Amino acid sequence: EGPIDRREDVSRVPKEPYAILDLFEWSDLDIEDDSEMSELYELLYEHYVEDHDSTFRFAYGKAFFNWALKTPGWKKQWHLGVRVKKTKKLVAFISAVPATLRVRGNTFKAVEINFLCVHKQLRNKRLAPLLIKEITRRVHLENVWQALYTSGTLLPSPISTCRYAHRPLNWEKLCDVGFSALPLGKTRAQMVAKYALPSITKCTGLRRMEVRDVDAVHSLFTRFQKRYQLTQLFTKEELTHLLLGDDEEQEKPDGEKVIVTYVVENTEKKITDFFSFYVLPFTVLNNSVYKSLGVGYLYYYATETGLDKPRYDAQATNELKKRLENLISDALVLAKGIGMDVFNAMTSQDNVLFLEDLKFGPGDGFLNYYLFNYKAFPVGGGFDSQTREYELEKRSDVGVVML
Ligand SMILES: Cc1c(C(=O)c2nccn2C)oc2cccc(OCCCNCc3cccnc3)c12
Repeated sequence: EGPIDRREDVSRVPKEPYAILDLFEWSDLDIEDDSEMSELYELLYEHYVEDHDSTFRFAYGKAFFNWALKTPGWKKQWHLGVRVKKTKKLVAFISAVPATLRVRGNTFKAVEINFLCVHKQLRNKRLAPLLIKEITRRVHLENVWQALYTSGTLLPSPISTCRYAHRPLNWEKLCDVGFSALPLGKTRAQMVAKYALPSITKCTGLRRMEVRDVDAVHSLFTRFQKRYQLTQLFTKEELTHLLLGDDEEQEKPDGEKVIVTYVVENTEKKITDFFSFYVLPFTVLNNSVYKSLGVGYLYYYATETGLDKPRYDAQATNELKKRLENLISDALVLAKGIGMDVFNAMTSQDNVLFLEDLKFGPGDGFLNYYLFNYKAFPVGGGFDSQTREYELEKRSDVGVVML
């Protein structure tokens, strides 16, 4: 396992941007400028990924981009746009943010590539491959030679594939927008009752994470992450940004946040667990009643439970399963409390331990993880790709959660 092309020589990297169709020009987006952030928001709002039958489109907001694209060490030249020369209209985008990755025993500097988007009317003009080539050149110039990216579509050789799972919070709205269907022989009332949740959380000592918790959460999370084979390593500064957001985000009430993180503080004032979820709505396309869908995505979590035993020890697994059910059940309560209609999770991490008992339904989407310029044996994604059943024993070895 390891890098494929080991030449890694910055002096050999072309100093000039690659040639682009004469109609267009490269443009480094300045997302600290509100008007340029609005251009990015509008481009993706109209032209980013939809589900396969174009019922929903991701609706990343400006606060989300501030969170996802301004992680510590971010670079303006890695927020790469394409404009129409004549009109300066933004018609394409791709981003890279720095990340330290670990694949089994190897740790290396990399970037995470995300938000590749080409205007609908400019598809099939080979702009996407050119964006990838140019962002790769800009990343190479900073002496970084590996990248991690995900895609719903199948490309050559994913290192792992995880399956989507959804936990309805507002089943009637999901049914009315065409996401959930009424099963034969069931009534709407029965489905609403099936997904009913308590209005308050149940974990003793549960509270919002604060900056003062960073050292304890960082230590717990770093130890917890060792169980996975594909993880991102975080500095305290990176973890603060990813779990709490910037100062402005930290001031917001839960209902206006992009990232929501809670800790469990026990009676000895020790942090024994944490969980987090990010908020990323969908635009509902062509529906006269609903314009958007509130979606929460399970993000990172960790717990002391079972940490002192081998991962596959039967008793440790059972204790972990029970603990995660209680923690994530509280995440569902909190997500519903801030107006989410559905709570999404992958089969990554140890999620298959609670997906069924917490009434997550299997999704029809899959997320493939790819490493650029790094050869690695496959990493288990938490489900069997033949039977599509969850791997309840093995669970997943994927610790990275992509936005
Ligand atoms: C997307 C997504 C959806 C949906 O499409 C969805 N939920 C409710 C209604 N719909 C249509 O459901 C998920 C469950 C787990 C993780 C997920 O996503 C994981 C992170 C995805 N971000 C990476 C990405 C971005 C664009 C395309 N593919 C992947 C998703």
